[in-house]
Amino acid sequence: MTSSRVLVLNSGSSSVKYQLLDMSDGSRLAMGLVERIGEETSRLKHTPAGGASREWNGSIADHDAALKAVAEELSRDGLGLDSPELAAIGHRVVHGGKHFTEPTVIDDAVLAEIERLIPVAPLHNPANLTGIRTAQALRPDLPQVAVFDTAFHTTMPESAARYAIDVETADEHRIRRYGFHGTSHAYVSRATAELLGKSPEEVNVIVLHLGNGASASAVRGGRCVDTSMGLTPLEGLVMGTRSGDMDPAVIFHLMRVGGMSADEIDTLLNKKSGLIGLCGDNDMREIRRRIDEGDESAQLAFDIYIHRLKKYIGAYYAVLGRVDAVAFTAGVGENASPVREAAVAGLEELGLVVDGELNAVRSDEPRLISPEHARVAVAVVPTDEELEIATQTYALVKGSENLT
Ligand SMILES: Nc1ncnc2c1ncn2[C@@H]1O[C@H](COP(=O)(O)OP(=O)(O)O)[C@@H](O)[C@H]1O
Ligand SMILES: CC(=O)OP(=O)(O)O
Ligand SMILES: [Mg+2]
Repeated sequence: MTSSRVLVLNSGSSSVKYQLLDMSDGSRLAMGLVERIGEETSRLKHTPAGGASREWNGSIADHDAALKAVAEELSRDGLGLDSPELAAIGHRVVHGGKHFTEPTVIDDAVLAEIERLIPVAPLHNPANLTGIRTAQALRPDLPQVAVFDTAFHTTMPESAARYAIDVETADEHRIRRYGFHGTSHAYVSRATAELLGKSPEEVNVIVLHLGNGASASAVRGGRCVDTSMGLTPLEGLVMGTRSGDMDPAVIFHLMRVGGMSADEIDTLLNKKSGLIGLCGDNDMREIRRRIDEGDESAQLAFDIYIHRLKKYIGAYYAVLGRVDAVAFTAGVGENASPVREAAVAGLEELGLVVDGELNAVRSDEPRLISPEHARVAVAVVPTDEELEIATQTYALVKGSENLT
């Protein structure tokens, strides 16, 4: 039997998203999500292809338990991890540093490097590691592949990747801008070119990945030339719980005058800032609902979010010189039409216009929301990090099989 299935695990700080795909035809056999891992009540939602979703609420202490629960759900549909049809398991790994520019088969040295990078991705890399180790224990014979969030951004020129700090200090501590969500930026920039009927080499695209974590990228002819996240996923846009850009002196001030420790400030900026810090909610649906009721702090949080987003659109327009498309993606970008409308409002001089009717359409398909003949295409392009990870994983595993 030829094995053509790939299981993809996207382990976040408190969640695991997963998909089982058959790469012979790209079909999805099952997908699901474990949320609120480590909290009192966690939730597992599993959806087999063509079947009804099953939901389970209970305590799931950590990512190890989460993955075992996922394996059990898959077994109930006859899709267990013991299946000989499984060719590989693909893992999203958030921080790959400068070293990993391609998807990589995981061995002990790769695991050690992912572990070494924990200080610069404390919310993500530990969860990724647990996912990998549990998967290895369940199927030690299978290739496990790491697909790095940072890989797509390794093409950034030094002028964009370096901070303007003392070079020796930066080099000693490997301080540079790595960028994240690269799998999504790669997938969406390619899909945007396709939507325009062009090849990726022909187009310049600004991708706005607006999920709970959010980042922008400038993609020239298929290669990333700048992105908004930096050494860690804290820099850049206003996010659900992260501050994004800020004068770094705020940190010294909080230490010296506020008496806060480095760990406390880390938690403040990563988990208690952004939209949740500004108005108490990090879900854009809830923020829009409150704005409709006249809530002023929700309105201010929205305005700050949009102001930052607009600055990045302008900045990346300048970086690229010519822009063919601006693509909105991820939870907020795909669903929140008021965010898309507000982000490009007033940018007509740059050729950026959103058509109200097109913007209001709800769909899972890539689509244009700019009027016909607009100078710059504005698009909504749903991301599919799991499909992209599966595609890269399968190509790597089958490629190396053909060599042997
Ligand atoms: N219908 C919607 N309208 C507005 N915002 C939405 C909608 N659905 C999801 N979102 C936003 O998307 C966010 C989650 O995005 P997602 O890309 O799944 O994030 P992550 O991968 O970081 O968990 C939610 O926090 C919420 O703000
Ligand atoms: C890197 C990052 O911010 O990821 P996420 O949006 O999944 O938190
Ligand atoms: Mg995400």
